[in-house]
Amino acid sequence: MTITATTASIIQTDSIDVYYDDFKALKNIQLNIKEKSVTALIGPSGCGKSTFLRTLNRMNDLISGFRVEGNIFIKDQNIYDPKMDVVDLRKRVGMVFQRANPFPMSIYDNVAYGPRIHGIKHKLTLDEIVEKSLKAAALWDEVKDRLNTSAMGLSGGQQQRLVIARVLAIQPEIILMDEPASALDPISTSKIEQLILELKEKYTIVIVTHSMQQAARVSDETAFFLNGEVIEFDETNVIFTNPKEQQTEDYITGRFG
Ligand SMILES: Nc1ncnc2c1ncn2[C@@H]1O[C@H](COP(=O)(O)OP(=O)(O)OP(=O)(O)O)[C@@H](O)[C@H]1O
Repeated sequence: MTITATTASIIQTDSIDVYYDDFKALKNIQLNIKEKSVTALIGPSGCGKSTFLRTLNRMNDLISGFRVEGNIFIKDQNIYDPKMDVVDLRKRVGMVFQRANPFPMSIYDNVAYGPRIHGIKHKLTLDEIVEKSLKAAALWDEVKDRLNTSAMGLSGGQQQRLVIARVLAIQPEIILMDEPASALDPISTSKIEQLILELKEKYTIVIVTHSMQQAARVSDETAFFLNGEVIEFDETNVIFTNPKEQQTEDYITGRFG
C-alpha cells in the first residue's frame, strides 16, 4: 500500500476492517481525508468503495451481519464511540446517492424538510434556508418560480441537485457522494461536476466514481481500492500520471476492471 496524501485532515481512519458476517469487505483501511477538498474513491466493482463511504456516517449500521473494527475520527471525535449521537453525525456528514431520491412533496418542502426536523419553524428563516441552499446547489434559477410544485416533476439532473440542496440545508461539514452522476446525461453530469468544484470551497467531499475522467476532473486526492484494500492513495494527478503501484497503473490504463 502506498499512502502519501497528508496534511490537515478532517477524517482519519485508523486501521479499519469491515465484515459482512464472515466476509471481510475492507482490510486495514487507513485514509486521512483533507478538509475542504474532494477525495475520489475508485476501483473495480465490489472492491469496497461504497462500504467505506458508508462507514463515514454509519449508514451500514443497520445491515445485519455488518461489523466494523478500528476507529474513524472526524475532527478528533471517534464516530464509532457508543456515545456518539448518530442523528447528529448524519447531520454533519450528509449523503447523496446514485439515484436521486427526492421526497414526493414540493421542491420547497424537500429542502425545508431537514431544517424543520431539526426544529426550525419560522417561515422567513425557512424561506432563507431554501433559497440559499438552492442557490448553492445551482438550481435556484431553474425552480424559483415553481417552488410549490412537486419535486417529482424535475428532470433527473435537477432532482440530483435538489437532493444536494436538501443536504446543504442542514449545514453539513462533509458530503458523501456515491456515484452521484452515473445515472445522468453528459450535460447534467457536467453541472454536478461544476457544483462539486464550487462546494469544496466550503465542504469536504468524498465521492465514489466509476469514471476515471470524472475523478481526474473533480478530485484533489484519489484512493484506489482493490479487493477491500487501498492499494494507493495520493494526489489525483500523481495517481493518474505517475502511480507508484503496478496495480494502480493497470487499473487506470484499463488493463482490468
Ligand atoms: N449488505 C451486504 N451484505 C453482504 N455483503 C455485502 C453487502 N454490501 C456489500 N457487500 C459485499 O462487500 C463487497 C464490497 O461491496 P461494495 O458495494 O462496498 O463495493 P463497491 O466497490 O462499492 O462496488 P460497486 O462499484 O459495484 O458499487 C462486495 O463483495 C459486496 O458483495
